[in-house]
Amino acid sequence: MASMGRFTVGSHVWVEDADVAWIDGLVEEVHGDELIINCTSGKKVTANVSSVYPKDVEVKRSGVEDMTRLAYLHEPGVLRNLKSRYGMNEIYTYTGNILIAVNPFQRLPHLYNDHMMEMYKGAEFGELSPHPFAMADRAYRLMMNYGISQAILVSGESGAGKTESTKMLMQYLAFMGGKVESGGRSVQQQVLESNPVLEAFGNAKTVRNNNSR
Ligand SMILES: Nc1ncnc2c1ncn2[C@@H]1O[C@H](COP(=O)(O)OP(=O)(O)OP(=O)(O)O)[C@@H](O)[C@H]1O
Repeated sequence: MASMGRFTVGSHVWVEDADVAWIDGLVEEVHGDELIINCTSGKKVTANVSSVYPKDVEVKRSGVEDMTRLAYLHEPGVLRNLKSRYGMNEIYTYTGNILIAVNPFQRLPHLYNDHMMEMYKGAEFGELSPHPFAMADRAYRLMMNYGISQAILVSGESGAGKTESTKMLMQYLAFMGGKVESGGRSVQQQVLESNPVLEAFGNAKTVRNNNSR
């Protein structure tokens, strides 16, 4: 929560906006807990300090791969970072050991091919770009090295990309563990083929996804 006295004339800030969620600007006047902000969009707004957050002006235009490195881990800071990365087709971003995926709404096959799986295999977590394969690799290694069951929680609203992300995780796990042939088909093939069957058990159409479950 923003507090009084945190902003002075000339502070770089984010202010809540009904149309675009957050806009940035400079504090022009301070009147108690009311601020007059000159926004970069040209708009001038009066806002209460409770809806204003400090803006980090040092952050790179391309954003950061791990948001724990942001000076401010508040909503406008996080959204700005995800938006900058999304603009460069970087749909994955870490916050520590959590992976955030932003739905690209387009096929990005180069991200999920065998070459990519080979690259993530055994790579140090955080060494390569954020990716579901890195999450799966970590879980797989922890399971193998310490013999402890692992769980990966995939959450998000309808249409966010949970099913797609789960498929990537399964694809990688099958790649790592599915070398043994059984009945002519590899374990990898069988695991991946089970997905449509699982989908068929609870498929419904939602406002945001016509293939929801
Ligand atoms: N990584 C991705 N690459 C390409 N397309 C994607 C990706 N993630 C999501 N999509 C697209 O978004 C659509 C919805 O994603 P998905 O079915 O995974 O959502 P969900 O979170 O499982 O939704 P629900 O909770 O409604 O089942 C997909 O059918 C696909 O077109």
